[in-house]
Amino acid sequence: MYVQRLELVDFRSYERVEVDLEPGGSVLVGQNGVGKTNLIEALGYVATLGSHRVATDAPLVRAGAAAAVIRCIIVHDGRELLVELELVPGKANRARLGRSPVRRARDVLGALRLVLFAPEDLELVRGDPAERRRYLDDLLVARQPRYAGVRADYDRVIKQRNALLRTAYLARKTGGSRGGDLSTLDVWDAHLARHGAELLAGRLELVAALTPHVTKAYDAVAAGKGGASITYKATVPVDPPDREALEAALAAGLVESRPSEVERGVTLVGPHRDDLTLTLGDLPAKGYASHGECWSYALALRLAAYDLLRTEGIEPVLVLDDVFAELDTGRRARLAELVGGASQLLVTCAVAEDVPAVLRGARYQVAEGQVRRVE
Ligand SMILES: Nc1ncnc2c1ncn2[C@@H]1O[C@H](COP(=O)(O)OP(=O)(O)OP(=O)(O)O)[C@@H](O)[C@H]1O
Repeated sequence: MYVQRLELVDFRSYERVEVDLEPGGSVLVGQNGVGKTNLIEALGYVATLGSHRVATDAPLVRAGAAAAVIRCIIVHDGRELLVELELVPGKANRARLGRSPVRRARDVLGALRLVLFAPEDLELVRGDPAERRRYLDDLLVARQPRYAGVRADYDRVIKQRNALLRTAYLARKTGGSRGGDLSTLDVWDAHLARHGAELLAGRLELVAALTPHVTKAYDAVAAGKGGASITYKATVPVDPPDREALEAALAAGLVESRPSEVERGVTLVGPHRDDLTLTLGDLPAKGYASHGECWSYALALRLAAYDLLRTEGIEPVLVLDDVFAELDTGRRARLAELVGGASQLLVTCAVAEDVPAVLRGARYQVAEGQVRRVE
């Protein structure tokens, strides 16, 4: 799979830009702040319907414009597929796949399989559990796009259940002893257990498949100073990890936590509260690992995702944003060895010579709102 063409209209700093890309290695070179990351952020958006840098769409639309458009042509097994997304902050995205509009933007997920590593990924190791849940869920969708629907269903249930608990909480606060109407909570518990079990089963299966790839990738990135391992940390017992058992465990967990949930006005049980524990040797990476170790761990998580997809027959596009400047010569060479076989590798950098020569296929110069092929 590779991206053959990317067109942006009013996306970030670009009023209009068109870039023709090729399979194999490409380097996007330009000074700081010229818009290199903006280009790959657009590709990441097509793959995940989210930005790796911001949580809302507003900053993605060029200042002063009302909407942004991302259009790209993806080549997969020799066939071209056009994907178009229109981002209007505050409204649902509009999307087209091929020549036809699709009902929901999430129907485009799966069209572009992409693994992106960027400096922001340090947060995968040092940041909140939400960062790691997103990592898992994006990978779940890249492996099996039907999980986009599972995740959307679960998010909807959590939103509605939280709204119900919150309203009751506020009613109790303002109305003395009366607790608000919680008569439909049992129904929402059943929905949560059902959709939550499906998401949880998917994540557990993913973590089991991913773990050896993380250990291997960390060993490779950190030159033998290995010992990286990941474990899924859930709010309910997850053994056995099959859907029926997980649904029962979630249902039991909700019964047990009902008093605290009503007390606090929020849903405390379910995969939206889970985490992925990252360990290095016997210690958790978060709070213990050095800056360099965190960085290697974050890179290893992305490389493991890439490796897993490839072993399962999916050839994702690999994007490395500003990576090589951080590495010494030995590490650059090792990373080049790991990623050299990518069907398409896009690397951004300020200095082209920082990128090992074996990865420098085509070179694009990014400057003054335009992208020009120079080699
Ligand atoms: N919504 C927006 N409207 C207009 N300009 C924007 C918008 N969002 C970001 N920019 C501009 O885009 C530029 C940043 O682009 P980008 O992050 O792609 O830089 P970069 O080339 O990757 O830089 P570096 O090498 O420093 O990482 C900044 O100058 C910023 O002001």
